[in-house]
Amino acid sequence: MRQKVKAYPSAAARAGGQMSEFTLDDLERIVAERAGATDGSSYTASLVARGVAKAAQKLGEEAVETVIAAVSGDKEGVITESADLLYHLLVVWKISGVELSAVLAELERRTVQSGLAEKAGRTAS
Ligand SMILES: N=c1c2ncn([C@@H]3O[C@H](COP(=O)(O)OP(=O)(O)OP(=O)(O)O)[C@@H](O)[C@H]3O)c2ncn1[C@@H]1O[C@H](COP(=O)(O)O)[C@@H](O)[C@H]1O
Repeated sequence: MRQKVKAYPSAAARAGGQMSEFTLDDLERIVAERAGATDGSSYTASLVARGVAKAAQKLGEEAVETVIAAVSGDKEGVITESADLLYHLLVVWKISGVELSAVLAELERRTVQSGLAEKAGRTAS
């Protein structure tokens, strides 16, 4: 979990209804670039070097921290823990050879029906 720096405005306040131009494509590119760093300056490279089990463990921890923040009604925490969660998810994808475009294609494929319709079809078969 990242330390929260109280001198700065909260993530929710910083967002302030404005759209960020930063995308998951940008983060995927950064993770790919940093994964190969060999000078000891990159957390991403150190996580990739420790392998998928460690990266997946970190992903699980960040998921639990996001859940705790949500259940606690901590909006600031949901934002910061979700950022940790998405970053670690992209590191797991990188190690696993999965690209954001493949996940988006799967999400797009699912837009043809509602989640409830998909669930009903699954339980009927
Ligand atoms: N978005 C992130 C990001 N979110 C979280 N983290 C790091 O994830 C780590 C998780 O911290 P924890 O306290 O949970 O774990 P820890 O005890 O420090 O580490 P472990 O020994 O458990 O692995 C911290 O070091 C955070 O800084 C991130 N590290 C990197 N990025 C992005 O990746 C870019 C490249 O970073 P480097 O690879 O470090 O250059 C950065 O500029 C950011 O854009």
